Amino acid sequence: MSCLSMFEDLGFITRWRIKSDTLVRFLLMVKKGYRNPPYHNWMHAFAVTHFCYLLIKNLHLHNYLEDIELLALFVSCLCHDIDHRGTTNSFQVQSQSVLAALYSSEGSVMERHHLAQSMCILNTEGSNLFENLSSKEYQTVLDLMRDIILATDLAHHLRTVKEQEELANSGSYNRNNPEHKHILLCLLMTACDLSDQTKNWHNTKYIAALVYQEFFSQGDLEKALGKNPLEMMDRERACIPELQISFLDNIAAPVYKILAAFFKEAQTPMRNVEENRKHWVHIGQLLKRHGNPTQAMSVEQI
Ligand SMILES: Cc1nc2ccc(C(=O)N[C@]34C[C@H]5C[C@H](C[C@H](C5)C3)C4)cc2n2c(-c3ccccc3Cl)nnc12
Ligand SMILES: [Mg+2]
Ligand SMILES: [Zn+2]
Repeated sequence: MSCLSMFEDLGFITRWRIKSDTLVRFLLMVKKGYRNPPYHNWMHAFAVTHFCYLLIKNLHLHNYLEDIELLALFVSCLCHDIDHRGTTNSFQVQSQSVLAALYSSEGSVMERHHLAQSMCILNTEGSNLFENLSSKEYQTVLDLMRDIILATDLAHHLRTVKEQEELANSGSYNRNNPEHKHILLCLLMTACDLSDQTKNWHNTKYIAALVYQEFFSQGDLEKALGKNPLEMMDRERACIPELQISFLDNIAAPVYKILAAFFKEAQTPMRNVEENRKHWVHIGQLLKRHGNPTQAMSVEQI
């Protein structure tokens, strides 16, 4: 229901002549397309989509992007992690999964699968959200969804964050420049994907517990496969406060700093990430004082 009202409130239903039964079927198919790992489930997809709705409303994105680009961004948020198994791209390759067999030559294995699943839903009679778009619009929105969903691979993000920063600091964003719009869309998608870090500490702490439940389960699987997991996947070695401080410093905080450089209305999310970092520093100190510094903190203890 909340997704329906967001589509309605954003004016997408009239603008793109979306039939309500098609929209309902599409939303139900997307929701059903998510599995139930601790973090990468429908709740994550909804939270990401809702943040996108807030960005569109509060950053007045229609002044920066075309209508069809906003539609593609919003629908990509809904679909961007569909059929996630709670394991990473490198785990697909390590475990020689079917998805790795399909996509490992191109990289971004999981993201290509999320895209493929989304295309299947759109190609299914009765749930094709874009059925009333012109063929040119149809091709454009699918091309945009491809770029946007593939941009959710953090390894891809880390390769493009420099140009996002340069564009933001140049102050010369030009909405008629396709490259500028592509760079902005990728930044916005990552900002939505990481948006749990921009909310209150209670939420941030809870989300970290879910993410590390996924990571540690993967680490257990990797050990069972005789592989050595990354420290952040290893429940024996991981120190969550330390790992989260470096995730915020190296990945999350820069995203919202750049977003705030583009949009003056985006100060709050950036400040909240800084606030959450302080909480992790405090937790880290408590852990040092009351437990041995290398003692892995159980997710329940967070
Ligand atoms: C709270 C929180 N912590 C997170 C800590 C770490 C990582 C993470 O993927 N790190 C990297 C670190 C280097 C360079 C690249 C590729 C790999 C090697 C793995 C990234 C993600 C985290 N993350 C996400 C998230 C966002 C998008 C996709 C998947 C996930 Cl899990 N959403 N929330 C969180
Ligand atoms: Mg993803
Ligand atoms: Zn995601």
